[in-house]
Amino acid sequence: MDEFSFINSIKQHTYKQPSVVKGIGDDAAVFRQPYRDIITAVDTFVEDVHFARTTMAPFHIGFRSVAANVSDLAAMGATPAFYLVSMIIPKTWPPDELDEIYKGMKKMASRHHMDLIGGDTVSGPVLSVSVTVIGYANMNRARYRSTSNEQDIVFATGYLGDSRAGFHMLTTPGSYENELYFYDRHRKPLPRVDFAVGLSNLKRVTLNDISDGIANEAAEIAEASKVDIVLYDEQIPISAPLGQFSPKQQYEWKLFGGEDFELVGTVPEYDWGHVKEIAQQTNTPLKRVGVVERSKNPGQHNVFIVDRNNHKKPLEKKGYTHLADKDKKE
Ligand SMILES: Nc1ncnc2c1ncn2[C@@H]1O[C@H](COP(=O)(O)OP(=O)(O)OP(=O)(O)O)[C@@H](O)[C@H]1O
Ligand SMILES: Cc1ncc(C[n+]2csc(CCOP(=O)(O)O)c2C)c(N)n1
Ligand SMILES: [Mg+2]
Ligand SMILES: [Mg+2]
Ligand SMILES: [Mg+2]
Repeated sequence: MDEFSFINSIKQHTYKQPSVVKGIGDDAAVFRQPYRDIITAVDTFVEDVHFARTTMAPFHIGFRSVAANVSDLAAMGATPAFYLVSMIIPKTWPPDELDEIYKGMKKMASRHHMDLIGGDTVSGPVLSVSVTVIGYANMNRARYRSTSNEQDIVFATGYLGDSRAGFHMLTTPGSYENELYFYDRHRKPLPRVDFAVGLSNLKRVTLNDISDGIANEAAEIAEASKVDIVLYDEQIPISAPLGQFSPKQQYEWKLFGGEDFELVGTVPEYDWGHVKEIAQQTNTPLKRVGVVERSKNPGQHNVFIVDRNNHKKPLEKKGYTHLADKDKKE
């Protein structure tokens, strides 16, 4: 299939979002917008970095690449509306597998009534999928990492470490329980859009999505808000079947595993009841996992973990790094 018939094959013939003026078919897309804030983000997925032929089928590559981006919209409290897809495709990729990637993207996108309004297609050495998402929030209701205050409650949605466990099962031969549950958590994450958008009546709530482990995402909040964050080891939510792994694996995966696309956030104590209500209404598992504190050293904003013996220690910033850290010894 040539580039043009490929584009034709992925083009939507109707659009769900009424604001579309021009979708696929010109030099760029156009949508019209009164009185709302527009939120946009892009994340890229590369073969053998974010997925491998052994960990994901083409359908999953599509599903997950859109899901991870929708998760960034959720972390902003935004309602998803559009996506654009830039693909680098090896000449060896069979067309029916490309089709499957788009089916996966469409499956995730249609959960949130999103329209595909553009993209780009080129050939290259490895498969790379770059998705740009666009969403809306009511004016001044986008959620930032920088709005935490001391005494806020720290919370997390869902169960952490499952995606890392799924990756382990897909790449390390062995006998495991609940394999399908963990595969799905790795390959078909479901971002917490309903919960995040449900919080839109709150004046102040801080959100960040967990693409790279709660330790790193909490550190981003601490830094942006100029506060310390204290997490309680025993409160970090894990699923029952994660219990089949060693305590060391559970600890590493729930804190540093990443790719769960859950949310971590903070909210003033007086709004905690409301947050719990929205979690219930949106079927979102929700756990209080810590507290925000004033930074001990001005200029240093850290995350601490309190263990079951009430021992508090700094939590390392450890996750997946794409570029080598020049300051770190190998
Ligand atoms: N190459 C780049 N050029 C311009 N801005 C960038 C680039 N890379 C990241 N950013 C910006 O840096 C900020 C943080 O991006 P980052 O990718 O770390 O967030 P994230 O998407 O939440 O994390 P993850 O990529 O792990 O899901 C965002 O504002 C993003 O737009
Ligand atoms: C084949 C394969 N190898 C390794 C991993 C693990 N992995 C890749 S990127 C990432 C963090 C988030 O990245 P980003 O910052 O780009 O969102 C993690 C934990 C995987 N999923 N598949
Ligand atoms: Mg990113
Ligand atoms: Mg994010
Ligand atoms: Mg992201």
